[in-house]
Amino acid sequence: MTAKIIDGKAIAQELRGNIAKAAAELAKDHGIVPGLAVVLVGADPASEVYVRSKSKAVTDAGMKSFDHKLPADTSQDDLLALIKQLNEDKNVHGILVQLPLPSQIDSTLVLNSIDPNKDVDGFHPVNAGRLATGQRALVPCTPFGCVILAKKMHSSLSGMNAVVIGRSNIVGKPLAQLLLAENCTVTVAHSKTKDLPGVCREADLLFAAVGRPEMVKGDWIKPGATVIDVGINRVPGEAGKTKLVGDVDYKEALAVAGAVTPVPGGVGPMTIACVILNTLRAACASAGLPEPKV
Ligand SMILES: Nc1nc(=O)c2c([nH]1)NC[C@@H]1CN(c3ccc(C(=O)N[C@@H](CCC(=O)O)C(=O)O)cc3)C=[N+]21
Ligand SMILES: [Mg+2]
Repeated sequence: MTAKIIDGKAIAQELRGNIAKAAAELAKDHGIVPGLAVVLVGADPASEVYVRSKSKAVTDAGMKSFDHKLPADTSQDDLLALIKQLNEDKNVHGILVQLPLPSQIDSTLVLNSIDPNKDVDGFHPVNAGRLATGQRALVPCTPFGCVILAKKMHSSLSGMNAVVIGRSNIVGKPLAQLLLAENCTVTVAHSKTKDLPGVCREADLLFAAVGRPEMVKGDWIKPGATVIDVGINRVPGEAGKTKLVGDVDYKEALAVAGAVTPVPGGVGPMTIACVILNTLRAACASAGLPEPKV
């Protein structure tokens, strides 16, 4: 058996096209052009690449991109002052502060200072609480993308056994909430879980978000399961170069799973698409409009 490869890149492209159409309608019918402010502190090369691809996705969708690049030695007060200004700016519907932040800055304090209605990362406790209680929320982009991919494979997730490996605030916990809202039976596994391979083998839907290269082996996977690999690990490759691998042993997964996401080209592009989607959703909510259909 060889698994279907879930083409996250293509699914993200299609989603971005639909977001662009909805944004054009919002502009035509309501005169609103969604705007995303991305704040990058310091000059980490990986973060710069990522911020650039977000800005491009925003402008491709016909939205406005406001990039703020601050020096690595920016003070916490200066960053908080910028966020206050962005919170008050009517042209800014979404604010994203790229993580990680330099050590002189308290990340939690900074994230908590973002207006929850502009928090397109969905990291603010108000959004975590809205998600957990089934209210309209801005949902963290990586888990949002994971669930969209799972729903591409299965018309309904209801009653499925979902196992999430990883319990971070950014991926594992919000992903568990989203899957619960889809009526899955959800297990959140982590480093203290007993018999992790055995727990994983029960999963109809397996999500790996631990940050350990190729940890999930073929014999951890229930035959025919859908495997969504959230890991993006840079490891040594051929000829002194580096390569990207996920948290799943892709080759082994291909032989057992029903469907599996590749890395790169799986969850990563969906994360970017969902930042843009959340910007559109924030713009609609700010105008008192219903959820955009995309
Ligand atoms: N406030 C904040 N929000 C984030 O969502 C956030 C963040 N900070 N800090 C960094 C991480 C990382 N992240 C990625 C998103 C897409 C790809 C992506 O598109 N990856 C490509 C490969 C890119 C490559 O080749 O390096 C892929 O998987 O196909 C990667 C990484 C979002 N993050
Ligand atoms: Mg990927």
